[in-house]
Amino acid sequence: MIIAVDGPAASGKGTIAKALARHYNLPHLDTGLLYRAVAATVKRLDLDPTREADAVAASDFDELTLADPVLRDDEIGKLASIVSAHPLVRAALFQRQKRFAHQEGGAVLDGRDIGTVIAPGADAKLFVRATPTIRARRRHAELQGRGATTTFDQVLADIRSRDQRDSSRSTAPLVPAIDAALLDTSFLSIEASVEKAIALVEARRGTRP
Ligand SMILES: Nc1ncnc2c1ncn2[C@@H]1O[C@H](COP(=O)(O)OP(=O)(O)OP(=O)(O)O)[C@@H](O)[C@H]1O
Ligand SMILES: Nc1ccn([C@@H]2O[C@H](COP(=O)(O)O)[C@@H](O)[C@H]2O)c(=O)n1
Repeated sequence: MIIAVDGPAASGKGTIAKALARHYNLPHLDTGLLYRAVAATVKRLDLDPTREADAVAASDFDELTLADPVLRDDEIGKLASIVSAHPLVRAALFQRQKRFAHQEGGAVLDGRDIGTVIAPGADAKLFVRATPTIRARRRHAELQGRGATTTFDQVLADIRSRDQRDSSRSTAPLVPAIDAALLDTSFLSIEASVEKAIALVEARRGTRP
């Protein structure tokens, strides 16, 4: 079974995708990490994230980069949303994600374009969302827990600009797949969100031949 989980920054899609992977005993891929690895490589090599050729060169990143905690930094998230708008960067990462999705037994992937581009034939598709303020509150608490000094207003501004950039790019924009089930986590606890996600996956599975 392939499960596609998409949604904007800090909507809770990663938390839900990991829980679904545990529940169904499937491998999980956080595809945002791939774009973050490109971004971190651009930064490390002092390349220009707005130049497609520079970002493509960084798409051939060292695999060890994926385990670097720096990928979780806010600045890298911002850079990731710049490099991910280049069509050739998306093309460079496409096969890897496609292969992961279509491995024997299936997989859970979370990102922005899983249900629309990477696995349009997924057995279940969820589009997770929450209001920008609630997402910023959650991300701000997470960053504070890691010792970051970013203010709530900075986090909210970053979330709004990432939403805008991710939704308006010409290639693989952040939009719900036409057959995705919408899951708004704004007023749900993590446990309630996961419970709802499992129920939605079960309902989608049940409707497939
Ligand atoms: N329903 C919820 N209630 C409260 N906090 C939540 C909920 N879901 C997720 N969180 C918290 O919000 C933060 C963001 O969640 P998560 O990392 O799953 O989002 P994401 O959409 O994968 O983010 P990103 O796009 O940046 O990878 C985390 O600290 C997580 O623990
Ligand atoms: N399938 C994807 C996943 C991510 N992106 C871009 O990467 C940025 C960081 O992603 P996180 O999920 O780790 O926040 C994100 O803002 C997107 O620009 C993407 O384009 N497609």
